[in-house]
Amino acid sequence: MQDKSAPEEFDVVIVGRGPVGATLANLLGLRGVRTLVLERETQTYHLPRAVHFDDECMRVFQTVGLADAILPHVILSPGMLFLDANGKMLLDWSRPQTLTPMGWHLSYRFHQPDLEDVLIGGLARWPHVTLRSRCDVFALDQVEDGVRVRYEDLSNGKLSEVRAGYVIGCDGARSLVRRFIGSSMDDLGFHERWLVIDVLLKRARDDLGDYSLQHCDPRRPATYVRGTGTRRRWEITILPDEDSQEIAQPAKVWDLLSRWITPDDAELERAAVYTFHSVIARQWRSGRLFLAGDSAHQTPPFLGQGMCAGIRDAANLAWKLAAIIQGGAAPDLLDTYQSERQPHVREFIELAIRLGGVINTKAIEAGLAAGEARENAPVKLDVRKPLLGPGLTFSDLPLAGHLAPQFMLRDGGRSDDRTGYHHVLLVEAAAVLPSRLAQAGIEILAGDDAEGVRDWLRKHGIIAALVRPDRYIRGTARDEPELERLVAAAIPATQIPLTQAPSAA
Ligand SMILES: O=C(O)CCc1cccc(O)c1
Repeated sequence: MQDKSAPEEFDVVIVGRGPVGATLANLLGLRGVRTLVLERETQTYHLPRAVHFDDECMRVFQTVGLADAILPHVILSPGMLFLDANGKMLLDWSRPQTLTPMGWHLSYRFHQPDLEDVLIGGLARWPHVTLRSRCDVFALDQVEDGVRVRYEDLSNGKLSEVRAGYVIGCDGARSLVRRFIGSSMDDLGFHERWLVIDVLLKRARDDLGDYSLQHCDPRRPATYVRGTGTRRRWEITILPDEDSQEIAQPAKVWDLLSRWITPDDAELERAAVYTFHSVIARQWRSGRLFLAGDSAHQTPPFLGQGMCAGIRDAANLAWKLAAIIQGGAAPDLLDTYQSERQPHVREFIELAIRLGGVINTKAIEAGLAAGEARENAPVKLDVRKPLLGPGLTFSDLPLAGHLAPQFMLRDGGRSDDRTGYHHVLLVEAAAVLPSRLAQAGIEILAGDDAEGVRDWLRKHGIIAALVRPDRYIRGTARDEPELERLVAAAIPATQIPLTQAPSAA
């Protein structure tokens, strides 16, 4: 029986409480947006899935006030080495162990349930965010001024209905929201079965090393990733004539692992067959319905960027939703979500596919435009972050669509903590700015606040930069007229009441 009382109202309903849904809910909570998260499962899925995230993700976690709570659960990744069948290094993808311009390290390894626990725990800080577990969404009807969301509480079979301004499908590869949007998938061509094996060490095996390894043996390509604590992962290609059920049986799994590890050293936590796909939804939005994370795109894992892409989706979408819901921005602002994010994620997926080609064939030159292989010297791989696609950035101005650096303040703090989840104007001296900027609530970060701001502006030959809440540069100014353009663009997008992120409980 359905409850007939007037439906509860939310600005945003998020379907799915994985890392992407939970990050989006934290960002919306930070904005004070009335948000309901509906999740089918009772608890965090306890087994490992994603194992890697980058500096940009950590910056988003910092924005929602959870970086300090996440840090104890991660280790730094020194990088990944690609070896041929004889152990000779073909490709060296080492990561610097210093902080990047994001203010964090380039590469972190983690255990997904640990991260999810922190992100979900963080939701309790936001009075406007509600989480309902064991709630299975089955219908989404777009009505005149919102979406009618119907779901079943799986704990008691009760059917409920709420009204949402917007619905975001963070509901994974088999997304229900995507079905309601009616989007087909753009197929980028990579679909391979791999056996993913997680083990827990019983004794130290320092010889396995801290680098991730890609064993580029065309007979049976395989990946090794050192996880946190005693966790270690292997991902092993399944050959076309092999049966998915049989290959995941413990005896067969140990047989495949035998060149690296045996049951004397470790216990199996899980062995599961995954088909790694490379697809992008053609349509990320229909009216008030949106996709984020795996519902919108899936990548082979070789760059460790699958979850990162979803966190970027959340960071791009949250402030735009808030600007419309609370700031009166025009709803077509949300069209820039797909136009900005889709080319970005496509570039990462295409690079992951090319890396997959290296792992499968050892053919570095064919797979990558990453430099020339020299006799007896590995190619160095340097992965550059793609630019934001077209949308809100001023593409005729320098640095538009790049990530802005985070600065160390003179008082020792980090600039994102000072400026919060706002638009920020970086300038040499705040005194020269029009007063209407302050009235519009745009944060100013000047050379007096952080020495790095002045140096960075001078290095790029600019006098100002407008940075969005998701830390991407909207545009920069080389002179006063360009600064006027930035100011005019910034003001309408920032008239949003803000709440600050409290530290994690
Ligand atoms: O960069 C790393 O250290 C790991 C990235 C990664 C994670 C999982 C599978 C894979 O092929 C690469």
